[in-house]
Amino acid sequence: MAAITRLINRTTSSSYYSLARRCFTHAPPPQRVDPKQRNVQWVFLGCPGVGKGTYASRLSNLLAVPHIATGDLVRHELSSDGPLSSQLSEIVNQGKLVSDEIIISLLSARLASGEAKGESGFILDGFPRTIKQAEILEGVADIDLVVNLKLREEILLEKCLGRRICSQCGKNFNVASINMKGENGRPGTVMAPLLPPAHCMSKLITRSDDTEAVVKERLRIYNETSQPVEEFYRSRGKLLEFDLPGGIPESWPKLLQALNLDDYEEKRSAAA
Ligand SMILES: Nc1ncnc2c1ncn2[C@@H]1O[C@H](COP(=O)(O)OP(=O)(O)O)[C@@H](O)[C@H]1O
Repeated sequence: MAAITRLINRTTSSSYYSLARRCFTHAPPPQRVDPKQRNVQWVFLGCPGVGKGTYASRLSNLLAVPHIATGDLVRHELSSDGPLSSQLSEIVNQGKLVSDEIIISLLSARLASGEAKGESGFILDGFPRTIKQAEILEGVADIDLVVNLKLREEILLEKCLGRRICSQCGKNFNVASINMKGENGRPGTVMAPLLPPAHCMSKLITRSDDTEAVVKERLRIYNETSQPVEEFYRSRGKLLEFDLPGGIPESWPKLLQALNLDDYEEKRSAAA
């Protein structure tokens, strides 16, 4: 982790690309920690609305590693009234990507504060989203696995429009009730809404970038800019493709199986 934070920090100056290039060509390679001696270093990829946050957060609880979502870092910065706030709000509300420089600076600060608290390993959600981000990450960390979550595009839009957050407890819910018929040999998909408890009901808010026009733009940008990142990891043999079969009750056990974690909790409690 120390090497990651140090190197990512070195890439955040104004001449960031030339520095990044120098890091990777002339500097000694960062010290790599034997994967057996550290926690997992995983990445979650997938279109807006696919459920990266939901599954990355569940796995982070199971594996006791931090779930680091760059979208959350951006929203935190947005709400902080800091110097970047107004610049970021314009970009995010148009569904565009924040610059690699800003996103790496936010991620770097998050990793540094985690490291100071003794965190090791991570599940990254929403990063990398460009080939440049993937190359920078590859220069500083050994990613063990990249999980690519997939859902049909019509469902993604409905899921984004149904997303709600409790303004008090911060938990995420979804009021969309999905019932897509199967077609062309593809099975249908049923996803029940994830409704909030009564005490959150009156405090629900919608993300300002979850409007139909902005979600469509985010999907377009994902296909254009972020999908090549899938190929980046596929060609390195690190990509696990996972088609979500339905809502959380159907998908979670299957995801654990695909990750060879289906008996993880039993093994962990047996070893304790
Ligand atoms: N890795 C990244 N690179 C550039 N911009 C990012 C990145 N991660 C998050 N953002 C910005 O934050 C917004 C929200 O991100 P996120 O919560 O991950 O949304 P989504 O639901 O589209 O997956 C993005 O639309 C983008 O503007």
